Amino acid sequence: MDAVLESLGLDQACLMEKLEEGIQLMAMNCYQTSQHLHDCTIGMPPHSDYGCLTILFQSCEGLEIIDRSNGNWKAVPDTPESLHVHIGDHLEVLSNGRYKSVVHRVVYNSRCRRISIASIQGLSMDQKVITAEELVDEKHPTAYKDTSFREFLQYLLSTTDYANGVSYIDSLRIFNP
Ligand SMILES: O=C(O)CCC(=O)C(=O)O
Ligand SMILES: [Fe+2]
Repeated sequence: MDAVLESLGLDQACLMEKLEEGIQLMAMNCYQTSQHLHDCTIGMPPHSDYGCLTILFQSCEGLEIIDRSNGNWKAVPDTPESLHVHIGDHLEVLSNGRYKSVVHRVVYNSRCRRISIASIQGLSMDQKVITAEELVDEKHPTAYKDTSFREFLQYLLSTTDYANGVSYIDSLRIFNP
């Protein structure tokens, strides 16, 4: 996280403090294998993760990320004993879009039962994530509404689109002329 903030030229000691007091969500997912499933059956629909960073372990291949340059899905290779780190929606808001949250999905792996463990680091329930004012100027007006974890949960309860692959970050975009 320090490296990301440094790359943005931000001294966000107070963000680091808020993160330390924030929420860590652990999601453990198990994707059974079956002869009725094939390698392009969707196990988890496309989404980006709420939070600053996600640290993810996968037991075998199945995770795919979207290549923003052409819209194609790319498999994340199964590299033994490695963890994947994803940028989440918080960092896209904070960085005013300099960093983009990673849109990902999971497809079934017909060769093995797949287990993944995702740890999502975010701010506490009512702590607002706000675009850093250092990254806002005439050429780069604020491009996202601020948000909190509670607002994200309210969004989840109010929509069925999330399960169909609609990203929460899209609901935060401000369309500047
Ligand atoms: O199973 C995976 O590899 C991804 C899980 C995931 O995206 C999530 O829990 O948010
Ligand atoms: Fe995810």
